[in-house]
Amino acid sequence: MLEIANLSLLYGRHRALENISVGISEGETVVILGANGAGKSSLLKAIAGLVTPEAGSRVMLDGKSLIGLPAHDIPETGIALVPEGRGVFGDLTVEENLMLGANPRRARATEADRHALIYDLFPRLAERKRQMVRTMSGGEQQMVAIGRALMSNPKYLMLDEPSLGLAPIVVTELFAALKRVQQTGVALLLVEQNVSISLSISDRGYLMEAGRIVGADTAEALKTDTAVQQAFLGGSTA
Ligand SMILES: Nc1ncnc2c1ncn2[C@@H]1O[C@H](COP(=O)(O)OP(=O)(O)OP(=O)(O)O)[C@@H](O)[C@H]1O
Repeated sequence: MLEIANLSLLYGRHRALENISVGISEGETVVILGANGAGKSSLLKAIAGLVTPEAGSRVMLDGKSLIGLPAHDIPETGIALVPEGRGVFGDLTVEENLMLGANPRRARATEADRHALIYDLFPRLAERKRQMVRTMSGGEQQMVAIGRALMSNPKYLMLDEPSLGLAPIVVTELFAALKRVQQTGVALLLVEQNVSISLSISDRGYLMEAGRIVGADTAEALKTDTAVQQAFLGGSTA
């Protein structure tokens, strides 16, 4: 279980996160919904060790604290992040990008298996192993980013707005691929502005506003929640 408790974060004098408590069990899919600037990316960055939370904050994985671990040690614990904007290397091929995600201490023995699994999850990548990533579509690049994160054999995969900038049909395809990732037993912690599709693959969700958690419920309940409707879906029941 990944447990975040009383997590607070300051950027200078700006309080980006205040007393956040969020939990995610093995194999579960949880979405964090919130408007621009609510603090969603900051939450994922704090879990990934990319920013340092305030004293008293807790990030625990199976009872062990992750606070203070450098970002490069986090993948070894079983947590991987697909950052906003993907962070892929355009001048490298699909295969080379995947290799950069391999974590020697976590997955060396199974590197070939990981490649096989990822190409199985994303057949589009299998057809393009030697293609330069910058020549690929946005959706394909997102798949490379997810594949690279999966190379470290994570138990928890965090994704920061994977649908950003993608055409609706590509978003549908990407979420179908995420469903296949779920079926391999990986827990997903998803940050999204695309409310309908992210709730459709989630078990539960949290609502964030101005650095705080302002609501939490099952995905089923959130689909018809009036606050969610008003904040994200323009009041309609899309
Ligand atoms: N490095 C930084 N230095 C100072 N302020 C920052 C920094 N990163 C983020 N912030 C501020 O912290 C707040 C939360 O930002 P964050 O990116 O976590 O929000 P978000 O919900 O992910 O928004 P978005 O969807 O726009 O990425 C915002 O007010 C943002 O301007």
